[in-house]
Amino acid sequence: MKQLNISVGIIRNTQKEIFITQRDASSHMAGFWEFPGGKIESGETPEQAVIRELQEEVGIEAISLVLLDTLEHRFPDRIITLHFFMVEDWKGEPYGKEGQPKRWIAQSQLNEAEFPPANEAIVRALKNNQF
Ligand SMILES: Nc1nc2c([nH]c(=O)n2[C@@H]2O[C@H](COP(=O)(O)OP(=O)(O)OP(=O)(O)O)[C@@H](O)[C@H]2O)c(=O)[nH]1
Ligand SMILES: [Mg+2]
Repeated sequence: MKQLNISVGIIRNTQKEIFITQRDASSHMAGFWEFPGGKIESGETPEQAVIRELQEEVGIEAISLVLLDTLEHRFPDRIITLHFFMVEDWKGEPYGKEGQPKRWIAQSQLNEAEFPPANEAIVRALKNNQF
């Protein structure tokens, strides 16, 4: 069974909108929307990983990161541990650096059905203004 450790960034602006991107057609959870991020490499802390991933995937330099939650999810073929970081201060303007579709969405409009199942609890908490 594959065991993956993932760090993702919930990029939120002052209008309480969140930047999300769409997963590539060829990837795991293809077509779902996600918080940008990816696998923690060996020797990295979760925070170092999310800083690197946000640079690689959406072209920003994250300045302040707050760990909101760490969740484990069991897929039929893999177990993933997800670290969710709130990012409210960064340099640059996020974009789909790898060509992936992206959008800003009001936090209150988030829909857990658009995200992979592992995101359900955090998306619901965000939608209900718990963060
Ligand atoms: N980035 C991201 N991945 C998520 C989220 N929710 C979720 O279940 N995942 C899962 O976590 C894993 C993240 O891997 P990734 O494909 O982003 O990893 P990566 O950026 O290092 O990509 P690479 O392996 O293609 O270089 C995938 O299995 C993905 O389906 C999310 O909100 N954001
Ligand atoms: Mg990724």
